[in-house]
Parts: sequence; C-alpha cells; structure tokens
Amino acid sequence: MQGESEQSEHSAQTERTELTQEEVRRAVASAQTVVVKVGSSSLTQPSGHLDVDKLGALVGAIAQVCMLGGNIVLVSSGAIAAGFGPLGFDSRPTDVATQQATASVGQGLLMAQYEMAFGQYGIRVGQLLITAEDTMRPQQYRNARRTMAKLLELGVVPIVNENDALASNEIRFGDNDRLSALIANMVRADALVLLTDVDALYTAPPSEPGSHKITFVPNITAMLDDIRVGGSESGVGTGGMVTKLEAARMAAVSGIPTVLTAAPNAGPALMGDEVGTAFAPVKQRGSARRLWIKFAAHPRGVLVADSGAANAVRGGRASLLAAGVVEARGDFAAGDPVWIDDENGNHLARGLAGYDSEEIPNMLGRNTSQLRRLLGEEYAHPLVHRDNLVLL
Ligand SMILES: Nc1ncnc2c1ncn2[C@@H]1O[C@H](COP(=O)(O)OP(=O)(O)O)[C@@H](O)[C@H]1O
Ligand SMILES: N[C@@H](CCC(=O)OP(=O)(O)O)C(=O)O
Repeated sequence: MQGESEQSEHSAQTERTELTQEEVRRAVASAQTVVVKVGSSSLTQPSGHLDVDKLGALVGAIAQVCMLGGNIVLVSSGAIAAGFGPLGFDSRPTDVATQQATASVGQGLLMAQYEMAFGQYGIRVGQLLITAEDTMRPQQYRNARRTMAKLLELGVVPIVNENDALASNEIRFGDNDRLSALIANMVRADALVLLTDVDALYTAPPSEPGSHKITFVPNITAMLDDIRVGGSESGVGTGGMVTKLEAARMAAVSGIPTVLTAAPNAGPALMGDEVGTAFAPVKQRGSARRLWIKFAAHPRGVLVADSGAANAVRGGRASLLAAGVVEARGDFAAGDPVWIDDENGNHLARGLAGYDSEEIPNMLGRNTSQLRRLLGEEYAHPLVHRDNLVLL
C-alpha cells in the first residue's frame, strides 16, 4: 500500500467519472477481475440444505468467465443456511453459539459442493474465512490481500466468507455485502456483482404495491434518499437491500462499478447484458491505502485539532502537525488508524498516526523546529502525514 504517488492520489480524489449505463455494462463485461457476491437464499433451500442446482448454475456462469481469462473472487454466504437442515433444525438458529456451530458445519458442506462443481470445469478453489478485524488491522489486511493475489495468479477461484464460527457478535459484518465491497477494494477489482433473490433494486421493497424497478443508478451518493429499502424477507438472508446499497456505495466511491441482480442472471450480468441494476462509479479509483483507511480501518484513538489545523485538514491537502493538535486520546501505536476531530468533537478525517500515543503529549503545540531542537530529528514530522489522511 506504500509508495503510490501523491499526485495520482490527489487526482483520484477530485476527478469525477460520469459513465452511461452502456459504459458501466461494458466495464463489467471487460473487467479483468470481478468480485461476485452470492446470498444465502440463492444457494440453499428453505429447509436449510444446499440447493445443488442453484449452486451448479452459478458455478457454470463463473467458470465461463474464468475460461475466457477473467479472474473471479467469489464471496459466498450460505454457511448457516446450508448447515441448519443437516443438524436437524427447522429454521435458521437465532442464538450466537448455535449459529457459530451451524456455520462450522455448513461451511464445510458449501466448500465440498463448490470444489465438486468447479472441478467439473477443471478449476480449483481456495477458501478464505475473514473476520471484520482482519479487514481493520493493516498486517492481516496485507496478508489477506497477498493470499488472494497469489490464488488468482495460480488460476484458483478464492471463495470468501466471514469466519462465522469465530466472529464475535460485537464486531462482525453479519451480512457479506459490505465484506464483498471491501474485498473488491482489496483485490483492486474492476467490477462487483451482487447476486441475490430479487432481480433488481426497486423504488421500495418489491412486496409493496407500486414499487418499480431501477435499471441504472448514475450516482448512488445522490439517489439514496429517493428510494426506500428494507431488510431481508427470505428467512435466511441477513442484510436485505440496506447492506447491498451500502456495498454498492462503497464500491462506487472506490471507482468500482456494481451490478445487482438475481443469481440466475449471473451469466448475463457478467457478460454486460442489461439485467438488474447497474451502479456507476462516482469517482476514479483511489489508492488501496486510502480506501483501507476510509472503509476498513478501525480507529484506535483521537487527535483533536485546533481551529487552524481543523481548517487546514478540511482543505484536503494538509498534514496534521503537532503544532495544531491540542489533545491525543486512546492507546495506539504508530501506523494505527485514528480519528482526527475538531474541538467540538466532530470527526473530520481518519488517518494513520505517525507516532505511538505515549509519544504525542510531549509533541503537542510545538512547531517543527522546536520539535527538532527539543526532541530530535525523529520527532520533526507530522502526527498524520497527508498521504495517510482521508477526509470523511
Ligand atoms: N427497495 C428494494 N428493492 C429490492 N429488494 C428489496 C428492497 N427493499 C428490501 N428488499 C429485500 O431485500 C431482499 C434481498 O436481501 P437478502 O434477503 O439479505 O438477500 P441475500 O441473502 O441475497 O443477501 C429482497 O428479497 C427484498 O425482499
Ligand atoms: N456468513 C454468513 C452470511 C449470513 C447471511 O445471511 O448473508 P446474506 O445471505 O449475504 O445476507 C453465512 O455464510 O451464513
């Protein structure tokens, strides 16, 4: 994530792309790397068993792209929905311990079926189980990224799910929609395809009379207020349309186009046909480091900027200097993500701290030459360098 030029990062933040629907569809069809996310109800039966026909059809569509030279990362839900039937439960368990045990059984069944289905096309699969924490800690994030890149290089289809058996309830994705947008960032995907049990985004939950289909969303950040979205109605899904739109928004502001449609439309969606809803990217792609800071990083502390420093940070091109910081809160190490707040407690930005939290109190309010003179050259640097700072 280090070493990308400031110039390109700045232009990535400011230039806008306004793609037509046709251009978005073409971008998906010609994408080198696509993250495909499939929801629980698209892989399983209501009885809590895998639906091998549905799974086989999805694998067929993905294999088609792989055989044409494309890279696919599959983010697959369904561990819990495929595990409760074999364990003798009538419906998806609701308590955490049983959900975790069910996921542990279902995940194995899911992977066995994927291995068999992809095997028919001579394609190998690799499993990656990720917790929310893995996407927040720089070291784990880099490890996951490296593994994923190597799998793709080896021609393997990585199959990702949240590590449900171990995820704690306080800190978990729950749905896989937002996880898929983070994975799209992680692998620098050219497109995200969200496959679910409804053919498109509607102006209101499709069960409501009068709701109608939306085929193209040119700017998701502008249109979210105009539509009404609800939760899951399938009994096995989790996030409903709310988390799918969050995923599409995360992808859009990262420069990644998204198509949302029903799982049986996977093939046409990947080929760029006009199925489902296409979401245009609203920005050019940013650097992986900035995207990680913006979406995945979990701040470990706060640096409070005085009004001058707050204005400089808001301007978008300044580093946060110790001279303009009045307080540091929290226990963090150099390199950890932190909030940058104004004196009224408003979050202005997220950034990576340049120093450990215990080093900072001695530096506060001092300008660069005072820091150099009093503390030495290694302290004469910003608390957060502008390359490591992302406005909210
Ligand atoms: N505005 C909307 N447009 C389309 N679907 C919606 C909308 N609001 C709520 N939904 C619901 O979201 C569901 C899909 O979410 P979910 O059940 O979590 O799927 P998955 O398991 O595929 O992640 C749809 O079946 C639909 O009932
Ligand atoms: N990680 C969970 C996903 C939970 C879930 O229901 O997700 P989704 O169907 O994508 O809304 C599982 O595999 O069961």
